[in-house]
Amino acid sequence: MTKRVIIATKNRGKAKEFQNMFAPYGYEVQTLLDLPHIEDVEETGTTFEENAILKAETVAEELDALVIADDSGLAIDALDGRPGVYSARYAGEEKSDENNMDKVLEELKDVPNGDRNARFHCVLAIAGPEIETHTVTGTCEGQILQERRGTNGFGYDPIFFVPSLEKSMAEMTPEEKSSISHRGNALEKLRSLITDLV
Ligand SMILES: O=P(O)(O)OP(=O)(O)OP(=O)(O)OC[C@H]1O[C@@H](n2cnc3c(O)ncnc32)[C@H](O)[C@@H]1O
Ligand SMILES: [Mg+2]
Repeated sequence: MTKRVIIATKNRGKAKEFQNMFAPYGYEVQTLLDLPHIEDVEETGTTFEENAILKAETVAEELDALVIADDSGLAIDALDGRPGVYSARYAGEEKSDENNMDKVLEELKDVPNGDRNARFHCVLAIAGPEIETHTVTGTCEGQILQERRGTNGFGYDPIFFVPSLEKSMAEMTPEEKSSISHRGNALEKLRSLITDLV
């Protein structure tokens, strides 16, 4: 029997990563892209944790099922932690990855290489009818490049350089990315939690 896990996301890039990360464990991943009758949850929280809980609990209640949600984003030191929780909409409501990257590159155009440190954050929340809501977090340290590199991944991946692999996230295979990413990191922690919970 195939095991199934529901992820409360409408982001295609995230959905693909979760599919890849759960496949080796025999899980089929369902997302809100497969459940179009579920409306987008408004992200009214001011932290990744609040928003992850909000998305997981709202959808878990609607579906009466165990649900995982991901709230994530990029924090850039030279921009005092921006775009942070507003990463998806940094350049406007249309959530354009290209416009978001252009905005960051423009804001950092006079910032030298040594001062371009940044990190991705990911909070995963798990909620469901028979459990107390739990969260786990993951981060990934890197630097913002001067220009895009690579075409894999999504979001800010082309401008995020990871020193340990000497690649931008968009130059990594899905396996490489999840071995070092904020999301891969957080999911590792969630995996041991799930064994205890269900
Ligand atoms: O809320 P859902 O439906 O999951 O989709 P979303 O895209 O709105 O997701 P978030 O609210 O968590 O915003 C996260 C944004 O941060 C960026 N981001 C998160 N993880 C990333 C990653 O692994 N690589 C590149 N950018 C990432 C990207 O711009 C995302 O749109
Ligand atoms: Mg969102």
